[in-house]
Amino acid sequence: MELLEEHRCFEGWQQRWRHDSTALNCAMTFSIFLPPTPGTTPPPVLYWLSGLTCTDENFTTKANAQRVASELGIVLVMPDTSPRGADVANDDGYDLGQGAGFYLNATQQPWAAHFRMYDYIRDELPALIQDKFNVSERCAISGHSMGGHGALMLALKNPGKYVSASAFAPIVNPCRVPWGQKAFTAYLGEDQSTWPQWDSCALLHHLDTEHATPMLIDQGDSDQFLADQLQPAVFAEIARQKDWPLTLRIQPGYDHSYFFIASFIEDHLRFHAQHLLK
Ligand SMILES: CC(=O)Oc1ccc2c(C)cc(=O)oc2c1
Repeated sequence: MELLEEHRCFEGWQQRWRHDSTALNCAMTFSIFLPPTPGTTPPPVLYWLSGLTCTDENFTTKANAQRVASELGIVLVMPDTSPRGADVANDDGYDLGQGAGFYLNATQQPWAAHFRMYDYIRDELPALIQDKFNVSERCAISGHSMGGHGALMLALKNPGKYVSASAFAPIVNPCRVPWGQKAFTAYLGEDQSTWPQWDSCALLHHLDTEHATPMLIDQGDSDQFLADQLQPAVFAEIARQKDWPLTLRIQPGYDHSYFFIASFIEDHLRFHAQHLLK
């Protein structure tokens, strides 16, 4: 593992690392914020999954999450959004290939050799973080847009792994919207019977509410992608029918940008802290 950057930040450390990923079969970078640790208790971790076109650096530099993470004593881990490199398959579109991994395991060529973001985020990266940093096993997950899909989907597929999950403007029903249909056709193939296992609405529909993961979603009502790609109300209606612990907040005037994320990230960190610091 190679340290690429390190900065003092709100009495903690902001670092950027490169490592060789077995799951993705390529070198990967991730960013991590390490809060000050005054006591002996290792801090819990919040995984942040970014959206289309992003790297580990967008959230790090634009969301302004470190001040509150420092106050609360939460480690932030920001992975990249896909495998990368000259040997890794790509596409000319911003919504497929490098920068658009959709947090699933691809089964189709030419993607299957590297595009296993689900295994990377669920297993490989947490094992690495546990091994190399002083952190507790308690973790939560959050993300934006494609990363919101990743955060909700990972939490729903792994009950008990994440103590809480949250999302900004998530793609909740990728099987039914253009971004998801394009990506799932490429990564998973034309046979749509394999798609619902990666779709938060489909997953939630079949889950038992008894051991439900608490969830928070924020959605701007001036988001240009709301009607065609996001539709969080579809997810909220399934949650309502099942009495699933979801809060969906519609934020007037906010769009899809990091200005929206920066405006509400403090609420998300405090929401996760309620569950992480129990
Ligand atoms: C830095 C930034 O603005 O990130 C950003 C912009 C647009 C999008 C879109 C359209 C989709 C998505 O999944 O993420 C995303 C992230």
